[in-house]
Amino acid sequence: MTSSTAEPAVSVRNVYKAFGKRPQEIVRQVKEGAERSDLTHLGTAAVIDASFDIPPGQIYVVMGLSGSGKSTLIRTLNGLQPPTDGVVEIMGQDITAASPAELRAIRREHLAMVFQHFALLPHRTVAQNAAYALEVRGESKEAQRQRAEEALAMVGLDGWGDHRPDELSGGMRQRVGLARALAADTDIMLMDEAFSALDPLIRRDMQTQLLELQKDLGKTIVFITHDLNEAIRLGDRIAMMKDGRIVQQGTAYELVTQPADDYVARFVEEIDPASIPAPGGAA
Ligand SMILES: Nc1ncnc2c1ncn2[C@@H]1O[C@H](COP(=O)(O)OP(=O)(O)OP(=O)(O)O)[C@@H](O)[C@H]1O
Repeated sequence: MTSSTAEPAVSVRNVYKAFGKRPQEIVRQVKEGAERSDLTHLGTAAVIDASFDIPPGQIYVVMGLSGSGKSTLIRTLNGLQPPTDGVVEIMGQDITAASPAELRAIRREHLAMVFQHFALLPHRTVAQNAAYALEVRGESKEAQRQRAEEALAMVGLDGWGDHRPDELSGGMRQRVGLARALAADTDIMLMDEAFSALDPLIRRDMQTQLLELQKDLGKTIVFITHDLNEAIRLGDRIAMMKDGRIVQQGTAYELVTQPADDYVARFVEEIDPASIPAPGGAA
């Protein structure tokens, strides 16, 4: 486990993201105490005052119901949707102040994304899909092939490199999505509902595989889910979102034993604290 005193891999400071014609005005009014529900005539306050640091090597899970702001929050981390207000730092670099060229470089070097619906290119082989980030970087065909094969082996898909995505099951396609992120060899992986489209047993296998890989690779992972059991299984820390706000963040044990409010308490009421690793204790 990486020391929590290390410089954060991801640092999010008072981030707001609003949609609509006048996003700045929405943020201004929210800061003055307006309720999100009173501002719908102006647009949507999708993320409100999010702050957290993720030390290198940790899995940080963002969880919450549909519409709570999870996807918007993760998109502020890779600059796909820049925050309306606040600062995001990736490996110490402020992406909110970066030029488009700097942002592209930060993304290329540090960030890989795994999506719910795989986002594979159908006319390319599995190996070409896995190597996509390396192709974009202009690496040699040989380097692409080698890294793709290594990454496919890591996710249990050795020998599948020459197949097309439509010859694979859903679980296998998601492994290709994961291999593509691993081949990119970035410090940080952003995973948006990455396992949510999979059948329960395959989903559990993927969680196990991710935890196994994580032991060796020590990536920093931001993992979005609406599934509490997945959050508990994967997260070193969990942020619970509601209506755009992070209402609590902590270890699974903290959320279950010391819920910050009734909302979190209701969310976690089915979970037996004895089933969760206590801080410093065994699983
Ligand atoms: N591009 C957009 N334009 C306008 N409103 C948006 C946009 N993207 C998201 N929203 C709104 O922001 C709020 C948060 O959406 P977001 O997709 O981040 O939530 P979520 O927790 O990821 O939900 P889900 O699990 O359904 O994906 C919602 O009210 C949504 O309608």
